[in-house]
Amino acid sequence: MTSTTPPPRPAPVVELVSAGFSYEDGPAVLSGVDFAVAEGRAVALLGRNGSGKTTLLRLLSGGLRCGSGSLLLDGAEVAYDRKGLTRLRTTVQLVVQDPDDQLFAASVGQDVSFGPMNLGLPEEEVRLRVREALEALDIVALADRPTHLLSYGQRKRAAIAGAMAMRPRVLIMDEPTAGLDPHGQERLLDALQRLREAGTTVLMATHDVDLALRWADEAAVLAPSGLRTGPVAELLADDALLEEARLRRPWGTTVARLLRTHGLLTAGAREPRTPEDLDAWTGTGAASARQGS
Ligand SMILES: Nc1ncnc2c1ncn2[C@@H]1O[C@H](COP(=O)(O)OP(=O)(O)OP(=O)(O)O)[C@@H](O)[C@H]1O
Repeated sequence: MTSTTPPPRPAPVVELVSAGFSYEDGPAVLSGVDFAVAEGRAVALLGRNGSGKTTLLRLLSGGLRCGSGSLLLDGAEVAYDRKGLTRLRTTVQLVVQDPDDQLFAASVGQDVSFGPMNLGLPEEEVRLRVREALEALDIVALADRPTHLLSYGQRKRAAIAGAMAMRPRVLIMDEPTAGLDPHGQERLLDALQRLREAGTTVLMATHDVDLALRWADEAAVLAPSGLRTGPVAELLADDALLEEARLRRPWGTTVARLLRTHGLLTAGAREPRTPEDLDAWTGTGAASARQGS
């Protein structure tokens, strides 16, 4: 007889335990937050404006220090001293929301190579990483361009390439697709898929519920009643949670619900999460043609 026990959840790489944080003289932005990011997972962080997503990402990457509770890396508490923070920052890379807060070198190529060079890697390895990162984001042609002359979407892709070139174990991104055109978004998702195949853990804050359902394994929703975590399809089908967090129901969840209502999706069958999934499922090109029209 075969066992139906699900595989054990991988161990957390980074974890907040009962974490709280307030900005100076401000009310608590986060309190009593328990949040573990398991190795190799793709996690979407969702929540309304001001719910604390950026703050949470900064706590996980060491840019902000927990006011209460603790941050663990591989199960050990991070000491906010030089050694502890260096270890954290070589494991976890944060791509901030605004690329202008991240880019600083004269050209895209120099910016992307800065991190790997700082790690003391041999020149050949730095060149390889830079080329791979630029190719992954489809910005090879921008390598010699001054960063300040790029468009917002180009700067955003350059900032993401810089973090990827570090080959962190955990890549954290704050709204990485905001401002990217459809091609840029697809290239980013392709690059994230490759990172995932290489075992990288990725956490992304986003307002795009369709993207979250399509891309993530797990979701973390910052709602007024607290942080809820779980499988992405389950959380994004919870109407009460969506309403509380002021999130829209994803397209795929609505379609799956309709198919179920009409007896077309049997229990345990994989739900279509994108128009392309639905096309594959129905054997027509209708859904993606309609979406694209
Ligand atoms: N540097 C700061 N000083 C004081 N308060 C801040 C600071 N940064 C953020 N806040 C406050 O902390 C709260 C959470 O902000 P945060 O940026 O983490 O939210 P968010 O969920 O990322 O929002 P958004 O979806 O708009 O990006 C907000 O009320 C915000 O006004």
